[in-house]
Order: sequence, then structure tokens, then C-alpha cells
Amino acid sequence: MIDFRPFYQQIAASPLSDWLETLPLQLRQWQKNAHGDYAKWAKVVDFLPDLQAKQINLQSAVEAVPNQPLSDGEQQRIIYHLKQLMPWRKGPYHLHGIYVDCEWRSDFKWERVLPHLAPLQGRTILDVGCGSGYHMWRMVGEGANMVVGIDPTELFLCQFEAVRKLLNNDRRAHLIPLGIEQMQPLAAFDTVFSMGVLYHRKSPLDHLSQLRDQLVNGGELVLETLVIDGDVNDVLVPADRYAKMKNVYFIPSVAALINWLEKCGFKQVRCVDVEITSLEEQRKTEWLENESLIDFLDPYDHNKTIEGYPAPKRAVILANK
Ligand SMILES: Nc1ncnc2c1ncn2[C@@H]1O[C@H](C[S@+](CC[C@H]([NH3+])C(=O)[O-])CC(=O)[O-])[C@@H](O)[C@H]1O
Repeated sequence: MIDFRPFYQQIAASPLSDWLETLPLQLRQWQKNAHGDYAKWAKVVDFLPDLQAKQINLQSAVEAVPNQPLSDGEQQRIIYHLKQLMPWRKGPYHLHGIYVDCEWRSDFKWERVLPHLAPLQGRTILDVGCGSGYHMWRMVGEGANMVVGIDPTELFLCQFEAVRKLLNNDRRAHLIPLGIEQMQPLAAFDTVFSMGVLYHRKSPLDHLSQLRDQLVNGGELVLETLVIDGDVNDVLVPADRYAKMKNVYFIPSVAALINWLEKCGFKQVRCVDVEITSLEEQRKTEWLENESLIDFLDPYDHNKTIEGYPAPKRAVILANK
């Protein structure tokens, strides 16, 4: 089982120390209700070997460069264990010569976002809905002081811990298996990321307020979400599914989103990027058995989802508290 006590020790003398009022009890409760396969997935992390990498590169990729090339047998053993944690959605990871080619090229998103950010050097960062943690490692690569991700999906916690183990057990990033709505307001993070989460929330303005509650005064919010074309009053609320996803609630226009952020008290709200999701960024690989973007689009018109809605388009918005 994954041990969170080292994290408690690490935050005890940090700006996050108030979190110790609620976190240990919440995680004890979480453990009781965790997914039936959690114990099996956590064991996979234990089965992975303790390899010492010659170099860890987190600046241009997420990569552990091996001391010496692994034998075919060793590589196959690690691939076997990592594949017990499929589907691998967010990546890619280069781990001791093994290329974990995930469904998403999360590096594409990072390249769209990074040039616009206040420098991450020395910052304390929260990544809400961090998935397997790909972007957290890239934040560490930019010199962040501490990166905490939260994501309630147990499989992603185990993927994150597997990657951590193969990155020389790096303890500059941490994944806590909670939803944002469960976090006490800490007002302690210099930068808060919420990427790919807003459209999954039933109450988007509450989500924005919860993100604001985690920021220090003057801190920066990085919000990335699905958008539609339109003006300040245009918001799509899909009738049933959107791109085959059951849990999509609100897809605003950029103007509507900026209005929401301002209503929640954010300042200097600005849109820095809008991009249609490409078939190069989200696609099927040998690291996932499920369908991918190509199956979610109208086969005769890739500008539409299979349900007839506008195809996925994503905006990056920055704002300050
Ligand atoms: N209440 C919640 N609180 C926190 N996380 C949540 C919650 N509900 C769902 N999630 C998590 O938010 C992530 C959204 S994926 C974005 C990953 C990454 N950020 C990316 O930008 O590539 C996008 C997508 O799958 O559509 C998943 O990992 C959920 O488990």
C-alpha cells in the first residue's frame, strides 16, 4: 500500500502544514473505500525493481536514463508490470529505455501552456486532476519547490508511484487521492493548475471558487478546458454524452469562461491559447485497450463529435487571485 507518512513529514514545516488538520483522517477513510483493485495495483509498484538511473531529465521530457542498458529480459519484466496498470492515458514516459507511449501526448499541452506561465522556479504548486502526474514532473523540471497533485482515481495514483519509483524515487512531486471539493481551503499555493477538469464538474463556478481558495494572494491560476465558439452567453450543456463521455456538463465559450472567472473574483483574466485537439495528440497506442479520439468523432466530418457537437477544442486561461 502507498505510504503517505513521508508526505506528512515533508509538509509539516512548509506553507502546507495546515493541511495536516484534515488530510491524515481523509486518507484513512479513502483507504477504506478505495477501488477493489487498488491493493493489486499498489503491489505492481512493489514488484518494480529499484533501479538507479544515471540521469533524470524532466525538462524536455519525463525520462530516466539508465546507468547501463537493461537486458531484454529485464525490460520485458518491467513492461509486463507496467501493463498491469493499463490504460495509460497521460504521458509519454521514457523509463530506462522503455517508451510508455500513452493515449495522450501530454507534452503537446505542456508546450502550449508553459511559455505563458509566471516562472515556476521555487513555487509551491497544486495540479488538480493530475492524472498519472505527467505535468507534475515537468513542473519539477522547471524548478518548482514542491508539486502536489490531487486526483481521486486510484489507478492514476499507482501509475504515478510506479513512475516515481523508476525516476530514482524522486520526492519533489506527490499525488494525493482526493477530489478538489474535499480539500480544506489552504490559500498556500503559488500556482494552481486545473487542466481537463472543469467540464467534468457539475457546478463549474464552485470549482473555480475552490481553485481560488487554494491560491495565495496574487497567485496564478492555469485553467485549461473544453470550449465552444460563441459569445459571453454561449455554453454547451450536452444532452447525454459528449465525445462518448458521460460525465461532461458545461462547455463554455472563452468569453463566458472569462466572465465566470471574473464573477468568482479572479483578476487579470486572459486567454493565451485555443486549439482543436488533433488526432496526433490523442490516439490509440499499445498502452490502452480502449477507444480514442478517432472513435469519438463523426467518421464523415471530424469537425463534429459522434453525437453532432463541435469537436473538442481547448483553451488555456490564466488569472490571478
Ligand atoms: N473532483 C475532482 N477533483 C480532482 N480531480 C478530478 C476530479 N474529478 C475528476 N478528476 C480527475 O481529473 C482528470 C481529468 S483528465 C486531465 C488530466 C491532466 N490534468 C491533463 O490535463 O492532461 C481529462 C479527461 O480525462 O477528460 C482525471 O484524471 C480525473 O480522475
